[in-house]
Amino acid sequence: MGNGFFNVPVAINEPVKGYAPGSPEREAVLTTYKKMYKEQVDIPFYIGGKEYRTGNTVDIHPPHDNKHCVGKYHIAEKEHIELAIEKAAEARIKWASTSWEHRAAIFLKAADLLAGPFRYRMNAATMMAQSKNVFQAEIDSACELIDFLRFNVQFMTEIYSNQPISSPGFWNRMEYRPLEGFVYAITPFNFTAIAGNLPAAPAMMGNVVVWKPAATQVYSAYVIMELFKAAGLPDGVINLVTGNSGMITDTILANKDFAGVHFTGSTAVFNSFWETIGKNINHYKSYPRIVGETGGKDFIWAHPSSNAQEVATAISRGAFEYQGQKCSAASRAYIPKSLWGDIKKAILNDINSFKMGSPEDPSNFINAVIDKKAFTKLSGYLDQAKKDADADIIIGGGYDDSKGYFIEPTVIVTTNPKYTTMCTELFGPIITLYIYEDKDWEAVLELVDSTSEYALTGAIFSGDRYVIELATKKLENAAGNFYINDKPTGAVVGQQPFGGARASGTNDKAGSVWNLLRWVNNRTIKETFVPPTDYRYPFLG
Ligand SMILES: NC(=O)c1ccc[n+]([C@@H]2O[C@H](COP(=O)([O-])OP(=O)(O)OC[C@H]3O[C@@H](n4cnc5c(N)ncnc54)[C@H](O)[C@@H]3O)[C@@H](O)[C@H]2O)c1
Ligand SMILES: N[C@@H](CCC=O)C(=O)O
Repeated sequence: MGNGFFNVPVAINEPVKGYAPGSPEREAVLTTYKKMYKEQVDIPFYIGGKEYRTGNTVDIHPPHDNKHCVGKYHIAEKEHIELAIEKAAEARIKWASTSWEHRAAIFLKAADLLAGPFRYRMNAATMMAQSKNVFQAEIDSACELIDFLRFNVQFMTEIYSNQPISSPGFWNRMEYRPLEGFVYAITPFNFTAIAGNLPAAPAMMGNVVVWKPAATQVYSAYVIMELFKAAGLPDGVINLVTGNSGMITDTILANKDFAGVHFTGSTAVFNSFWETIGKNINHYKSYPRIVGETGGKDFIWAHPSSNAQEVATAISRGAFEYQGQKCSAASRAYIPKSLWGDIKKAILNDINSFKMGSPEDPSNFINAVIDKKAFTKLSGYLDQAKKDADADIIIGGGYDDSKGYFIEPTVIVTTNPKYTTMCTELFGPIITLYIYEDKDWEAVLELVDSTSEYALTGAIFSGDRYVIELATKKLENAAGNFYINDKPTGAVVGQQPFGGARASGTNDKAGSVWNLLRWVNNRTIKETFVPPTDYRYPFLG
């Protein structure tokens, strides 16, 4: 550290821009989007700060216009992954001993660049290649990523300033060393902010990183890499590799210097990582940190005392924003019979007013699902629900991939609380409702708790404080992010630290001190000022 105990700028959440018709931000983002739509970007991967292009490429298609191509990215070979690990190790020599305030300054600069000159490019990339409407892109790829960067810098200093006490004659110090090796960051398609945070958080704490983004998020990953470079991140601290996930992961997890994985994605993939790490355990220099935020089957439970319109709005936003492709999206709901008429009317009203199409038209609330695989999976569940006697599709159910991967926002009502779409994570714009007899509300809480293997987010609605307290206790382990009278999505960094337990992950809460603590390996230092010179206890004379 330099000569001073420095305070960092106090983190505040980045204000969300409105993108109202005629506003300068709307004009700016749409102009950028249209320009990028016509370009053919040639995205390299980055090792040791150098751009690599193998010529073995994958075309990038907007999900809402799947025959249109906006560029390509290059597939890395095994030798590139080995090189990335080598370059990370080289970069570690200087980076791990760089003073924290200089590491912090880089990420604070990245936050300011994203709040300013990178904002519209990042949002447009996310709108175009991940099919997010402008509001969803703004809260994710601009605001949440900025918040991750600024708040994590603040949390970093809170960690560093946490020091042990010292008795007279000694000075005890706690040093928060980076891990001895490199961190593997592996990121999902659905949040640009998560893609940026997973490599940035360990890097901020002095670690070096090999980062593999999801194939369907490579476009905005490329903009993130450009952002970090513009902020002055030294070469080799974060190495971005693209290509075959199995090969990349196997190569990385087999390396003796692998020191930790920072994962967000599906439960099955995370479990496979854990198994491989277990099998390789004798091979590593240290015990790797395993941090993974995974799937969800998030719920809304409404008590007869709740407000029907509030519940309906939570369903309309919580289940359908970003086509239900949020790990936090409401995908099962439990509704009391007495409120069902009013709730149904309000949801049908909302969904009938949704417009679906390209994000280029900001009035489209619903855009496309991410790719053919998701489209096929979701349309399969819809076809099945049309046949099943215990499921009734009350709105939606249609799909069409002639232009883009469009799935209609769908509400299934089931008479079977364990119906497949009440239990399985679908990750699309489909919610299943179970209508219960009002008198059974307490028993239904047991159902909520036991129906799914996940425990990510959940929301309860009630106007009765005793009921709220009881439900909060009964559902103690059912959600890592628990909402009272609100939708279960839209956690804000610094306000609702995010992560779930059970099959939803290690619950290390992205964008918090608890997460950053996983990327340091503490050393306790005791310094004695006047060391003893005689071994005898005082009473031994
Ligand atoms: N809990 C959270 O905070 C959170 C946040 C966002 C997304 N998610 C979850 O992520 C999932 C959706 O994202 P996704 O579709 O990108 O997830 P995914 O599991 O398919 O992919 C995540 C990452 O793992 C890689 N991957 C996929 N298969 C692999 C394999 N066999 N070996 C090695 N790597 C592999 C992908 O390329 C990607 O980089 C959902 O389950 C969602 O709930 C969770
Ligand atoms: N943190 C986000 C979800 C991230 C997962 O996809 C939310 O709270 O809605």
